[in-house]
Amino acid sequence: MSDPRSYSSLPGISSLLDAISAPAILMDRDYRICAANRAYREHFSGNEALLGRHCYEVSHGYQVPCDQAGETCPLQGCLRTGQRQRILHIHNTCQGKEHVDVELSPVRNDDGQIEFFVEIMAPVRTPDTPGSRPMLGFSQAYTEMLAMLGRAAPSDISVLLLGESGTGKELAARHIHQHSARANKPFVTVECSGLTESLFESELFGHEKGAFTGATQRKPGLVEAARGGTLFLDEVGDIPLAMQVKLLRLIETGSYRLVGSVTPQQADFRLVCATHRQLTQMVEAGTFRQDLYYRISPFPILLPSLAERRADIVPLARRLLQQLSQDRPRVLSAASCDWLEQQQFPGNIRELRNRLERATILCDDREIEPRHLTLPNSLRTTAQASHNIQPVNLTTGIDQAMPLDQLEARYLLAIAHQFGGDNARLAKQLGISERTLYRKLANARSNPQDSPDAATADKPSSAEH
Ligand SMILES: Nc1ncnc2c1ncn2[C@@H]1O[C@H](COP(=O)(O)OP(=O)(O)OP(=O)(O)O)[C@@H](O)[C@H]1O
Repeated sequence: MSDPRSYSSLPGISSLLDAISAPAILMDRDYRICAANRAYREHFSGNEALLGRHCYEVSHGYQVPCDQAGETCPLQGCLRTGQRQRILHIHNTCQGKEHVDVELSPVRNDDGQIEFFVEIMAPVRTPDTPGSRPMLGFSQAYTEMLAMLGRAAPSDISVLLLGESGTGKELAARHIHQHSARANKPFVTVECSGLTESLFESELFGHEKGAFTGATQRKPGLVEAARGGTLFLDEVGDIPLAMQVKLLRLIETGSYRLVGSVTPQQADFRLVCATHRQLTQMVEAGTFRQDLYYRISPFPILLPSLAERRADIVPLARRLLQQLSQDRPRVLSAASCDWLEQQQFPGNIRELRNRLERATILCDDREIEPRHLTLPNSLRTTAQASHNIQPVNLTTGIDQAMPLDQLEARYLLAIAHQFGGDNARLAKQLGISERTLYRKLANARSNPQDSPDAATADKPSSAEH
């Protein structure tokens, strides 16, 4: 079977693949496409001829197999292990570049040798719903994160989303919901920061008529509203200790009582939590219950900061601009693209969005220039202060001992600023992994006692969506 084109004439192969509703192809060991079903042709190739072409060329436009182009190749993985492989790739499709969940299974001959592969592809999309806009990103850090969301979504496992403010944790929570078996049921957000103990209970569990002054009728809580769907606890790290025990009981027993009632109710929700805080350190410090931490964190997913996915900044900025200036389309000049790619964006996508919104107001013409994006010096000083960037002077005040963790936090924030977001280079020079650096930086930014100015840090409004 040296000529892959001949496979098309093998009776039944194409109609066999047509039995699979998702896009699917048959490939040989030489990466050549031997057959493709109708769904694949419709979604991936349009009218282009396919048979005999290499999968890496059709899917990625590469001249060499994926593993030689810096990506993981499922075919190689399958040959190496003899096992089915699943991976998230970015493919060229009729709609442009798309994330595609690829599953590749070996097809063996009578001697048990792998001769062919069946590749089934599921494009990963985040629907544009009133509550959320589609997520965008093609960088490696983002793709790895999306792959983890895709793994977790179909199961009912509790997911903990970690990452700096504005990295898209709420959108990620919605993505999980939309790709779960509960997608047709409600997605309910509980904004945990700032809730008092009594409010927390009545918001979450609801109350009976007459439970307290003003409770003129029975009010169902958010747990009931989420019945069958997903309960998203945003800023779970902000729940005070006294309330953590109530949440723990709800998660452990799956039951709760309305305020003013003795009758237990059965809850039915999938739990997704998010926080920008370092929960493990809070557990060590005794401000977050360890038992609750283990309950909410069986599947933690770290969302990369914008500085860790610089390749996404310009595509994201273009998408955000489309959303922001629908009536009067704006474009980014080449200089603006360069400028954006060099920025830190401690407030991540939210900050990028704010900058662009401001630029659309300042720009009278069609093209946005860097001058529309930069902040005046006076504002920049405030913005910098609000992100805890403190000058570090290690030689003065030596008679006053500073706790080492505070010293480290201050040093990291200052040095990270000097490195302009190049965390890979900084981590290398500090002799730690990039991930450790990212964690330490996130902690330094979120830990108020490390910085006297932290109290001025903006808590962005949730009304931004
Ligand atoms: N991948 C993405 N593609 C496009 N827009 C995004 C993406 N991720 C986030 N956004 C946008 O960025 C803004 C912040 O996102 P989101 O509120 O989900 O962040 P967050 O991490 O939950 O922030 P916080 O911790 O402050 O609550 C929103 O306007 C959201 O629509």
